Amino acid sequence: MSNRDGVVEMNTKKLAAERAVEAIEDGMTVGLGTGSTAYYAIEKLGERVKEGLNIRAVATSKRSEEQARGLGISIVPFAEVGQIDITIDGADEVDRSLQLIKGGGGALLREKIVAARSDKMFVIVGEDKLVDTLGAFPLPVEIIPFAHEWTLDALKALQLNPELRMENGELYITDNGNYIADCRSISIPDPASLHAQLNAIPGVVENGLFVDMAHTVIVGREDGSIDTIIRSSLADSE
Ligand SMILES: O=C[C@H](O)[C@H](O)[C@H](O)COP(=O)(O)O
Repeated sequence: MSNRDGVVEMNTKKLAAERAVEAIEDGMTVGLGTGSTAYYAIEKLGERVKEGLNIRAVATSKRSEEQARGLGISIVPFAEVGQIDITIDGADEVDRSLQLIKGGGGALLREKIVAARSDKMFVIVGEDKLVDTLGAFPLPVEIIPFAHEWTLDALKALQLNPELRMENGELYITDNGNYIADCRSISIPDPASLHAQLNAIPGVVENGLFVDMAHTVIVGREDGSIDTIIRSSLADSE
């Protein structure tokens, strides 16, 4: 890919996505993530299916499901899936312990449900997503519309600076019919603690912190290299 000056720019998302798809084997059940990085993974998976790879998949959003169906990837009902072998998904931030912020595209709830049912969650990112401490990216919190003002009050009481997400001048509505409160300008040194505090608030459906869920993070780098990082507690036991 070249920019306006003709300088070649590395597509770090695509690099990471295509490497992750190499791990998918015949007969697997695959979780399909959501977002611009997961898009490349689904495209590559579609190519492999056309070449004869036999898999079935579940999707974390309507967008990803439509893309997958269009490529001939078999999407199966959740009731028919016991366990997912590998879910491949993007992230908005990844810290040094491989804790994540997700949900910039609004799909955090379905993504977390699918990741929780997966033997392995492969996270695919460009190197710009790596941070020392989570929180520069606004943390999405999915809240139900009923009395959402009170839920926002509870988030404000935690000093989280919540703002309801808007899209084209309208309140953003998730695939599940909920709102997103984006919590801006915060620092999250202890993701597990904040995760527990958030999910204890009545009205919060789920939040975008994925704590101890990533099995492997695949990082595409500007120099064209790819790093594969396995969460240390899992690497020790494998
Ligand atoms: O809701 C969206 C998802 O959590 C995405 O995986 C995340 O926002 C990263 O998206 P992208 O790959 O477009 O940067």
